[in-house]
Amino acid sequence: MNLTESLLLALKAHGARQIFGIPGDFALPFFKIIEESQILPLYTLSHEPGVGFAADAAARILGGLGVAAVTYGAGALNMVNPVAAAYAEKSPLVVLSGGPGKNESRAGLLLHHQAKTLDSQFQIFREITCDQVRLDDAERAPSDIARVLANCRRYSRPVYIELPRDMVAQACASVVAMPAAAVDDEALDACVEEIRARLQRASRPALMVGVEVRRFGLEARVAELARRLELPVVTSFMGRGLLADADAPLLGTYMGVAGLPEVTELVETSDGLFLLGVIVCDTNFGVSASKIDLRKTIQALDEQVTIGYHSYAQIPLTALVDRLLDRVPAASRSYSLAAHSFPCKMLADQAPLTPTDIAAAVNDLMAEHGKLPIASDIGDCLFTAMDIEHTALVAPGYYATMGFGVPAGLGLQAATGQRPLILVGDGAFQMTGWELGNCQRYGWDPIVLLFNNASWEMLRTFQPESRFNDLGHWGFAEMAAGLGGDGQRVGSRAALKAALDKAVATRGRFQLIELSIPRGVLSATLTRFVAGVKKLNA
Ligand SMILES: Cc1ncc(Cc2csc(CCOP(=O)(O)OP(=O)(O)O)c2C)c(N)n1
Ligand SMILES: [Mg+2]
Repeated sequence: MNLTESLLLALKAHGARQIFGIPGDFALPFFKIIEESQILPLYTLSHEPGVGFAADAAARILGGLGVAAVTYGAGALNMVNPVAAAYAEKSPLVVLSGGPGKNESRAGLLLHHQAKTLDSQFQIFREITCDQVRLDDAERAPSDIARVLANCRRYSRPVYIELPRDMVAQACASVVAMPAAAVDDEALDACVEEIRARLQRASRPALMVGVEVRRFGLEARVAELARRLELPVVTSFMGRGLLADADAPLLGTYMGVAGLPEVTELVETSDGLFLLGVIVCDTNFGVSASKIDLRKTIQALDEQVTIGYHSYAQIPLTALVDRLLDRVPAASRSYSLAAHSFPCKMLADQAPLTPTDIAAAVNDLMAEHGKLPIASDIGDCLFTAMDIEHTALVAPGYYATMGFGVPAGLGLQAATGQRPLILVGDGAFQMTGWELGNCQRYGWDPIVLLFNNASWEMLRTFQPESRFNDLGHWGFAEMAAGLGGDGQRVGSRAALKAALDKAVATRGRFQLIELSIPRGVLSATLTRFVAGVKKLNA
């Protein structure tokens, strides 16, 4: 077996199910082995940001590893933003980069794709990954790979693996996975008992779930725990979509002044707020009407549990949830909450479109045809998603990079085989929407809702006087055919209903529905968000 095959088998054993990539001369040898070994399917896309976002989404939706393979320099450095997004949002993404061979630098010439030194790329990725390795020693490679992949899964953060092109075909032993890190049983018990005591003492306990619950595959167990503890559950903004298919007492998504009043009230008045796998960031908490005193909460994140003024270290979320389930008796009665009623039964008339109409039309579609997993870009399309029924959702809700939506939808369909719904604004579509041109080769057929307000509207809401937010009108619907799909521009609710019915009925080709939204017409959530932020900053 050669080093690349050993690496591919190890990636598969650690949860990778496919590779997204774009080759280059530093990567051709290992792309050849990827393609010929068929250990993992390879999907090539058109631009490295799309490769990174697709691989990230595949990791998020399956809870496995995402793999992005690129060439050295121009390729890898083109992907820094998606890897940074994966780091910030705790997505287990493996970056595989080709690299120069041992003797290439000895010729005394600067190499093409070299930025500063030959090691610069490695140093750049050190900043946005939790572990890194250059596989320049076939003896050491199996243990290096085992360590890096174990850390990728353990910390749910990206890792960087550089393959010098003169190493990829070297003979190499297979990788033996590292054992899971030990957990101090007594500390775990003490932590669990303290959490239970805190929740029992609280008069208004509540559970907020965040991205780590998905990253470690804990949704069903967390739903069971919430039922046993009779805890109302909310998701963080980033955690939207969590527990959508679990039988959980789910109240909604916390968004402070921008969210549902009953959710905001529960979270901000709770005297026993349990944050499980929640990233404590501004998009999750920055819009709190009343500052949540995080010192009075229970926070479990990044293998640390903080209760009041003290912390327990090395308590992995999985161990914590499992021990809580061991200690909390099964529920003697069923516990559920009245489900929130989302907009639905859209009136299919000639009224112009609003984001709330779009959410209602999607809810009607899912009620009739079943839930669709959603990949969303940022912008008002993501705020609109807050009015769509709970369903699996991947979106950069914290790092907030544009360009995620379309590639993420492709990654989602490649990973699950399910047809996704993609929500994307016109500005973000201009960045990576062209990746739809790859659907035909792979049989992907997402339904793409393109929110066209001819504007960087999110920016305009905060700086309306700037004309640079005007994007003009691009004929997105007309472009779809050239990319191998079907496109339609709609401006009324009746046209939207007809377009969605046609899209659902058409398989095998992506369906792009360009939604003409009048200038300044915002989703209910974004309207509340803007008003709330302005009030908080007043
Ligand atoms: C990669 C990157 N570059 C710039 C920006 C900054 C930004 C945040 S929101 C926004 C406008 C988004 O326009 P779009 O039409 O997609 O959506 P909408 O606001 O609903 O009209 C920009 C430019 C970010 N976040 N990421
Ligand atoms: Mg826009």
